[in-house]
Amino acid sequence: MAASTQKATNLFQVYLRLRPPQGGAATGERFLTVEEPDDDSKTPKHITLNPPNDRRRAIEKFAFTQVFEEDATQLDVFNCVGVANLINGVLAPCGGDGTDALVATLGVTGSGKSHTILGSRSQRGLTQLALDVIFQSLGENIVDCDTCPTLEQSIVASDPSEAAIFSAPTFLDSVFVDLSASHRPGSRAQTPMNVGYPPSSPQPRPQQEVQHGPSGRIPGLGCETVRVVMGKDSIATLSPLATTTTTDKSQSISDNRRGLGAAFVPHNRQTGHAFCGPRRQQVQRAKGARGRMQPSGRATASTSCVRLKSGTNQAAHSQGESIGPGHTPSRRLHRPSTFPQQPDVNGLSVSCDPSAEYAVLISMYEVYNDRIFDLLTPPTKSTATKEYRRRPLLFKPTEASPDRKVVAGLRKVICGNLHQALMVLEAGLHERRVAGTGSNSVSSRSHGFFCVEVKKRTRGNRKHGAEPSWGGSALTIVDLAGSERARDAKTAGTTLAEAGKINESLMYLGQCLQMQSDAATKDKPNLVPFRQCKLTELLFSNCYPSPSAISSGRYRNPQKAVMIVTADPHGDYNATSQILRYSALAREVTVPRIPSITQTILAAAAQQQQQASQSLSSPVEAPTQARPSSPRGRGRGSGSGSGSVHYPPLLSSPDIVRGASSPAHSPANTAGSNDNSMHRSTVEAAVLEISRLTEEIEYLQQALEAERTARQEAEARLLSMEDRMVDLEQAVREDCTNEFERRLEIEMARWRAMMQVEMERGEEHWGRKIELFERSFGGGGGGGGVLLRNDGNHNDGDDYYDGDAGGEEGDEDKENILVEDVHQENERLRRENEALRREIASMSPTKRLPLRERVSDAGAVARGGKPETGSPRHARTSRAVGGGGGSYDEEGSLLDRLERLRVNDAQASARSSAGGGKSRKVRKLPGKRWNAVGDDDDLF
Ligand SMILES: Nc1ncnc2c1ncn2[C@@H]1O[C@H](COP(=O)(O)OP(=O)(O)OP(=O)(O)O)[C@@H](O)[C@H]1O
Repeated sequence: MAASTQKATNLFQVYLRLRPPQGGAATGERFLTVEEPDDDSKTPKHITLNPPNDRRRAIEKFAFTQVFEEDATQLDVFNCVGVANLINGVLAPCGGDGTDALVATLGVTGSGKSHTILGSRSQRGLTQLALDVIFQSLGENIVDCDTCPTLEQSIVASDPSEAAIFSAPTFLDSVFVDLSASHRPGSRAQTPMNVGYPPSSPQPRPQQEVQHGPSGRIPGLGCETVRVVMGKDSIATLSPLATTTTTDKSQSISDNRRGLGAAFVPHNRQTGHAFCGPRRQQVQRAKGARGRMQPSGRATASTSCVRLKSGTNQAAHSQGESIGPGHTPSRRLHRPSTFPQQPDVNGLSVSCDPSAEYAVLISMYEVYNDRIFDLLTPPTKSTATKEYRRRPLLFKPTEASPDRKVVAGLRKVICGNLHQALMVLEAGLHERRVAGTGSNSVSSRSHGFFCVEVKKRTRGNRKHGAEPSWGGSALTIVDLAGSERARDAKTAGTTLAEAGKINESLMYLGQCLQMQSDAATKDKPNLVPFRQCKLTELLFSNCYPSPSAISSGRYRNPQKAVMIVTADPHGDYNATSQILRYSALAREVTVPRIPSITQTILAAAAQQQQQASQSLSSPVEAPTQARPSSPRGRGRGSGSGSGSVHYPPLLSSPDIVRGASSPAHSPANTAGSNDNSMHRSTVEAAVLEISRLTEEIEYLQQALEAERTARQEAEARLLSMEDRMVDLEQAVREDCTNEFERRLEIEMARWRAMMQVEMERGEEHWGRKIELFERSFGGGGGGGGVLLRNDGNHNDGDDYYDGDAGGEEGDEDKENILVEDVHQENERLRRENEALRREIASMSPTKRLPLRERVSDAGAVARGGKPETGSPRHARTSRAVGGGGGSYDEEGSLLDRLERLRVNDAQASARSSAGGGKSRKVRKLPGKRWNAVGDDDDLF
């Protein structure tokens, strides 16, 4: 089991770091021992895992590249892991684009991953140390936006990841509120508390002490205010004094916040750690929104945002990218003014390419519920749900990077010095998801990626004035979320669903790591199934050259990767052993063989019989028994690992039997003592059977427990799927609503246009009608005037035109005039009729023709036709024609006119009755005049 021989073949070098007990006093039993180094290197590489209180479990031995014991410092880890070597590969001092590097931590929740990567109040983590070394090493070769105005533009042009690129001052000004802005010149934030800058990096301008204004800052206390999110939306600003009544619980929550600044530092009672950088928190256990601040010994100006979320908001927040209405409406954070300075890496620098100039770009993202979210891009407010949401990003090959997958659409910040880089890290950490669980009060709920891209181009190689393009490599530092058991972490709801996703992705990661160690030991092809989830894709994709890169000849060095496994030797044995099993470079299992109790009893009985028979035949002591075998033990042992398996000597059970039975057999024993011996052995067998059954029960209980955990994990996965479905449904609904609104808008516009056209048509139609009407009545009136009748008020007695009169009134007057005309005509005709009647009456009634016939005959004669001959009608007509033809003709025309008038009159009365609904002023014909003609009068 040599870890060193596998170094060359592994995709990841795997280190183990043991966490010291919290508060110096261990709570549980220690189950992990570090083996003494067996070679000259003097660095331990092996550990042994002893199952606590369980003799049935295998003793396992694991090999790592190196083991860091509890007393190892951050600097020890930094140096021994070889981060400087990785940086060397990234900077590529000998030319070329360099080699990508990746450092990740893996472990059970609360085992110290974030501590290793991000550090604590007093100690910097690997990220800060790596940044420090990078900026020191680049020295004068670094260019930033101040020294090179075209830098941003040239980087945008050569960046293959469709990124949004910002200069650090622009980005930081958009994220941080600088309370002392009035005191500083220009836009660049410089704070006095940043000490210990490397000589090469620009020193911040000293800044005056911030005045304590109404914002709640108290002189001497060293902190501003704490923004506390209570319930859903409320953001309360607490003064430091108001917070001193906080309970221990909320204290421990705020204490355990980790970060980079150290000015305002709620400090951890147990570890002395403090978290100065604001980090988004979901602390489901926190009922009240309280926080306590303690004055820091060294700091004067810094702030922090403590967000204590209620369960409701947490649930909303944790739906993938949805951030709840009260969440991060504004990203204006307070600038931390100081960062931890220890351990000091001054003087530790690696060489860089002197013929090249470098630019450093920082980006940060997290993998949450198997989706990638940018940590430097603020969430945007959804128009439909009014919630702040973040857009998931894709990990894909882009047009400019067909040979290599990149996270597309990230926000990247060009940093010119260490301070800017730390501030960007601070801003990104604020967005990272954390929550309080039963295992860790500040547990990471996502896998955090911190990416330092070192862009590189040759100096002075400007062909025809064109700038040379940027190449380079990246150092990615990953803080993985920890695996956790729902029972220990006491998670529920969304946090449980998150845990399900975390465990699932870690399971895939475990499979990948297992494959690499299998491949190293068994000469199998190194096929790592890394496409199963986003996490493994991000971690492993760059370990291999892509097929398109090989075919195009654009070969990049595969990345160098380091995995630091963290473990608490006093923590959860099951969870720790599981992680060690798949992450270790090699493993050796020693299976303790427990004989089956039944076999033991049978063997004991057989032995007793043998001894009894031997005692009868020979006084010689019985030989030692054969080693029993256990199918269950064998099955468990052989199935548990890939390392060599050792079978230790038998454990105590047979010895008990042997010890109990051995002194009983001597030739001198009597038959009674034989009986006693048999009786005793039966009792012993019974005792052993009981113990076997007890063990069986224990075993079943454990199996049940395992099943229960598996069920909880499955439920958690289900919940997370449900969350995802809700998300998807929400998105689909949103899309549908938008589409519906869009279409509705179009339909409304069309309808309005049609309506307009119809109205115009209607107006035109009526206009034409009115015109016709006016023309028909207005005659010589001109100008649309209405002919009005002299109503007696006009002395001249003439008709007159009123050019302004119009509308209904005018129409009614016209009608009245018509009716009056008709009436007068009627009168006149009546008179003539009377005269005719009298004339007819003077004639013989027998010769009288009906009036109509006479008229028609007369009409026919007038038209040159012949009236019917032989008929009395004809005779009368002839007589009339012969007698007084002129008057007959006249009478016919009069009757014709009378007929027409009758029809017109009927039409007029029909019109007037049709318009009866409208209150028209219609002058009625005087009834008397019509009544004057009797009904029975034979007019026609
Ligand atoms: N080497 C160490 N020295 C001192 N304290 C440590 C060390 N490792 C971890 N701790 C402390 O243990 C606690 C938990 O550590 P940390 O938050 O880093 O765990 P984690 O593995 O990141 O958990 P999670 O996966 O839930 O995020 C913290 O208070 C941290 O300060």
